[in-house]
Amino acid sequence: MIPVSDALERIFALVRPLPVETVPLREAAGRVLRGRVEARRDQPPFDASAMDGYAARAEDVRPGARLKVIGEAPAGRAFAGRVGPGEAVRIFTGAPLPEGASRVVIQEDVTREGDEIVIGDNLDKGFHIRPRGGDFAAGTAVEGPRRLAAADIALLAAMNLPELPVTRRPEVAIISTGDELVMPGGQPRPDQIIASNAFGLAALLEAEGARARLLPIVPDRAEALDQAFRLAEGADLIVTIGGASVGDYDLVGAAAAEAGMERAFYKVAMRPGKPLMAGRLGEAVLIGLPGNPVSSMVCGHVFLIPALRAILGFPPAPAPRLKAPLAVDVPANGPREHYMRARLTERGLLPFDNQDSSLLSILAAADALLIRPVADSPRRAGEIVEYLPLQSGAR
Ligand SMILES: Nc1nc2c(c(=O)[nH]1)N[C@H]1C(S)=C(S)[C@@H](COP(=O)(O)OP(=O)(O)OC[C@H]3O[C@@H](n4cnc5c(N)ncnc54)[C@H](O)[C@@H]3O)O[C@H]1N2
Ligand code: MOO
Repeated sequence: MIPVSDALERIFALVRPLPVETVPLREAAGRVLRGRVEARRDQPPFDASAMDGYAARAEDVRPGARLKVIGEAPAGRAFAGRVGPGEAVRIFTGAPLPEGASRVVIQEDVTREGDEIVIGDNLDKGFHIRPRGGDFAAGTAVEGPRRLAAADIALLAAMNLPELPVTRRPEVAIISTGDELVMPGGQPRPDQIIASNAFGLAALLEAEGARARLLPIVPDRAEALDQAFRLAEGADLIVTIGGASVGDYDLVGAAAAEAGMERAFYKVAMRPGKPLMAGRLGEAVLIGLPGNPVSSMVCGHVFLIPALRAILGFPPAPAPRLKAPLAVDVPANGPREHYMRARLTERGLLPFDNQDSSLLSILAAADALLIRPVADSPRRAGEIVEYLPLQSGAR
């Protein structure tokens, strides 16, 4: 058994970031920007009015002043002339400030009389001009690696960048193993169960930007596994589920070795998730997860997501941990790092009493994995501990 941190390092050593491809802006949301892109123009590209009103020379704007309206500047149609002394231009939000003007008076502060305006007594102090380049200047860079959120897409669109360099989407092949498994919606015999892990893992990985391919369930026979590895060809990451432990039908390690995998490690000092293994199989990283449903999902959070992020081009890093107080006393921990399903309550992290690694109902009710370090001493309520946040349907 090796520590979780060692296992993660060895997985990172197997990873090669995927190449970059160019995609249209409309398809770039959620993708990982790579390299550096630069704004093609200033934004705003001119000094712009921030309000509907009148543009004039600042020195002419005094309570009671009477100015002659010499033209109009709607957004998208600049006023061609120049604003001289005693003059104003009717202007609208987003329009270029006419030459000569240095202030915009909002229309609420003037009285219009034919082709003249009279400035009111209670003038607001604002000049209401957005300076050219005030948002960003031409050449302003956005640097990857960066996962493109909606706000990034809006910014890059404003920078006039119709295409973006992003990491090619990682392909993940997920192989469920076990004679006892039947796909959801299938007809399980009384001695069978529904294959759930691949679906949870696919959801986890796809939320992080992968494309997951669920291969047909593999029965507990070496030839069948070998065939599955061949079906997985082309994937950047191959994830097997189950058959990782020491039972007579736990064949994944041997079959992967037979298929040519160089194993980087087997067995990690963690709970749940001990019989984890990893290696390289051809062009792919192969990670073999334990079959227990919660073990496979916890390994998904602790190993698969960080591995996927490294494949996407982010610097290798463990899943970010947060800190919170314990809501209750907890006993000493044993020789494996324990990831305990917990709820984040007002008093702090409250681990569930039953931590059996088969209980998906408790995983779905949890919004955190409380992390107990190897050989940690007993901890009292109120002590600060680390946890991994989980997505919870309740929020
Ligand atoms: N004698 C020992 N027995 C076990 C040990 C051990 O050290 N010595 N380790 C235990 C631990 S810890 C774990 S974790 C499991 C891991 O076992 P496997 O990876 O070999 O998984 P399976 O035996 O194939 O399955 C375990 C359990 O999970 C169910 N399963 C499997 N795949 C799926 C799936 N895709 N969807 C839903 N459920 C799945 C399977 O039916 C079993 O109930 O080994 C312990 N045993
Ligand atoms: O390592 Mo197992 O996942 O504890 O149940």
